Amino acid sequence: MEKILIQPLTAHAFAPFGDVLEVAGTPDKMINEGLCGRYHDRAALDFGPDGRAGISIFDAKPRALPYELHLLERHPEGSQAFIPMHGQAWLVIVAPDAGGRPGKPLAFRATGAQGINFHRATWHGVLTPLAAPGLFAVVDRIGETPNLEEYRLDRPYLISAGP
Ligand SMILES: NC(=O)N[C@@H](O)C(=O)O
Ligand code: NI
Repeated sequence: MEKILIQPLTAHAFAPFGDVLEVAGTPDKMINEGLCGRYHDRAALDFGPDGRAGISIFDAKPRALPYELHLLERHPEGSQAFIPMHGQAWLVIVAPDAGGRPGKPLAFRATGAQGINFHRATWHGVLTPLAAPGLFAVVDRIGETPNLEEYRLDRPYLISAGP
């Protein structure tokens, strides 16, 4: 099985796939009588012409490392944001598009203080906590038309923390 090494999640490395939601640098504005820094409008949300924004709560089973990656998916009609509600490190897997199927994946370790927003149609692994409770707020498209394309890999990858 080909091994994919997990790398730290950074806004720069994740930029081709989406946005990282984190406190970084100075706040865009100070609010609440100077007691709160607002990091304003940090994600490119997109729900398509016939969808709307929804917030759901996911309670996902933690996965162990090394993690066998068999499935990638994408949402052609909108973005999808995962915001941890547990303060633990978790795994984010993405892949470039290669002619309508996922290319070689990348794996990132997110801290419990980092959320992400997949841009529309970004190939990604499903929500992957690494510790319990796997609780996340999820902001994505609510609509009547299908918004999930899955791709089962012929050969799984092994997502690993080390060589
Ligand atoms: N299917 C669903 O709601 N969740 C997936 O999109 C996922 O990325 O976990
Ligand atoms: Ni998804």
